[in-house]
Amino acid sequence: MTVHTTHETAAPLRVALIGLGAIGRVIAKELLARQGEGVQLLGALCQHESEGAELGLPVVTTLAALLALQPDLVVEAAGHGAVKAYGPEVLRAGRDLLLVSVGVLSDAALLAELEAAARASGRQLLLPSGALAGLDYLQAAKLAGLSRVCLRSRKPPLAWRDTPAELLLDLAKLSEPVVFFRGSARDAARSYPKNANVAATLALCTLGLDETLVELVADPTISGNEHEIEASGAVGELHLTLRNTASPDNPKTSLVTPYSVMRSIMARRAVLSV
Ligand SMILES: NC(=O)C1=CN([C@@H]2O[C@H](COP(=O)(O)OP(=O)(O)OC[C@H]3O[C@@H](n4cnc5c(N)ncnc54)[C@H](OP(=O)(O)O)[C@@H]3O)[C@@H](O)[C@H]2O)C=CC1
Ligand SMILES: O=C([O-])CC(=O)C(=O)O
Repeated sequence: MTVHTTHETAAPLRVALIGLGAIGRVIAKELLARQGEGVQLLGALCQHESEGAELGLPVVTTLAALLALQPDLVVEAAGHGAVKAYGPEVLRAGRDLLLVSVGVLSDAALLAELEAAARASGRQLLLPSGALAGLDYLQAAKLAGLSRVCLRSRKPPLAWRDTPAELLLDLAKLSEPVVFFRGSARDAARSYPKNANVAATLALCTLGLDETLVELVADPTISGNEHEIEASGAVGELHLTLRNTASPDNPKTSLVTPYSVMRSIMARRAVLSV
């Protein structure tokens, strides 16, 4: 629970965004609507300067220009490539970094580089719950000992277009759900960078990228994105099913994702935060 009463005396949190796609655009609109509530959106790093025009948001096209805006927090919502290109430099420059594209942390060398950069500058690498839920319980359960954690992600065929699933299935002709991937969270996140970030988030909160099990399902009977978590350990069991509405702008992405980022951002200035 985060109660969005902010510390009026604290300086507003200065936020900069990377990416103005399905997720970044919602975050930008929400932040712009909440200026004065302890947060201030400074601008966004995009591939084209014209992208922020409709929002009235300053857009820059280089990381140096984004860092020159002096953000406290940089929020990435642009994909694995952007994290590789900019992530370590953001932390080295002494800014906190919130990653939406969590699956890129399946690259062990990049994760080590980001952690080293955060340690050296005394800043934080932050991960939102994204399209998932239950991570608070699971992190508590991990302290007592977890024995098994599985994620099953179901999405409609449309959401698996332009992914390796197309080599395994005829997506246009599916008439029933098909499990086309079974493996580790690391392999899922690496092979499906726009669809299985949740696998990495769950794994990093629980048994790790190699021990957390993942199934990916193409399901022609659903319209949104569904995630089922099953976990067991010393404190009990968790069975959780999420039936997420898809973003109207990107069928791969659950609509809740940018709001989970908003929750994480607002929590940094909240008086009461859980
Ligand atoms: N943690 C989670 O639960 C979830 C994480 N995700 C992750 O979030 C990412 C974004 O999702 P979504 O917004 O739906 O995707 P979109 O494709 O709608 O938007 C991505 C945006 O980032 C831009 N972009 C790409 N590379 C760069 C770059 N180097 N610098 C600046 N901008 C860049 C793209 O521009 P252009 O189109 O011009 O290339 C596009 O506008 C996904 O790739 C996925 O990795 C998604 C869903 C859930
Ligand atoms: O938004 C979702 O449902 C999950 C997703 O795309 C991801 O984790 O990459």
